[in-house]
Amino acid sequence: MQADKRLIVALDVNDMNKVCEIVEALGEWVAFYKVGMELYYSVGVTVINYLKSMGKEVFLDLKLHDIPNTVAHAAGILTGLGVSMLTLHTGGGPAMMRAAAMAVAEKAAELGIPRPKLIGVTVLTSINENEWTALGHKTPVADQVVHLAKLAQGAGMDGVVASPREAALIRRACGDNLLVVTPGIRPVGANQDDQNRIATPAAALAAGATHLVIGRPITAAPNIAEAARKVIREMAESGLKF
Ligand SMILES: O=C(O)c1cc(=O)[nH]c(=O)n1[C@@H]1O[C@H](COP(=O)(O)O)[C@@H](O)[C@H]1O
Repeated sequence: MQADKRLIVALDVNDMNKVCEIVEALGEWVAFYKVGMELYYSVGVTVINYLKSMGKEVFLDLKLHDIPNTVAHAAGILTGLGVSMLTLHTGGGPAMMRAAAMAVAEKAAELGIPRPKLIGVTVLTSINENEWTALGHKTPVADQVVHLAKLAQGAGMDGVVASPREAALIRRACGDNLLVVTPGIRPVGANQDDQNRIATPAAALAAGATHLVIGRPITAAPNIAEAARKVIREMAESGLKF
């Protein structure tokens, strides 16, 4: 059985024992893991090296957001870790994104390693329309997500993070070459938790997502392996491949 690399399991835990428990339970079914702030700030590069030693791909999600110079240097350093994907906030602006893209390309060339894909976070999937309005925005969330996706594409990002609710709009606006990474995935019957703009795995793929990021519906399930298998079956049955 070959793992479906469109599935990225988010390891939102804070110690290596829990990481090993999840990765061992999922075995060959999952080949791509996301390391976010909680885990990276807890154990650092240890987890990256562990996942690579297990033959897994790593999405390092530290959501860089600062002035261009700072983000470019940070992105260059993270490139040296040999991960497949890195995130930054599109809200940092086009100059920040362009500087990061250049730094990543230069560092990868210098080290002779593949360039990690740079993924721009648009509007967090936890934000609903009420919160969005409270933040002072006048246009609907979806319009802003599409606007940021176009900006990210123009600034050299390989993809964007958005909710599955906006995936189809992004596809229409940005074409087929942009990666559309969607968290906010909730299989039927799963807890919504703190996510607001959500959809099922099949609906996200049908809307044009290239990757599904799923954490708690799998990692907090009573049977982690069974929860993952259910998602993988749903993905396979959707039959769509971007
Ligand atoms: O960048 C992300 O990965 C991200 C962006 C976003 O808008 N929403 C979002 O949930 N995420 C991440 O995706 C994961 C979702 O986890 P669950 O809600 O447990 O499935 C978490 O690790 C979040 O940090």
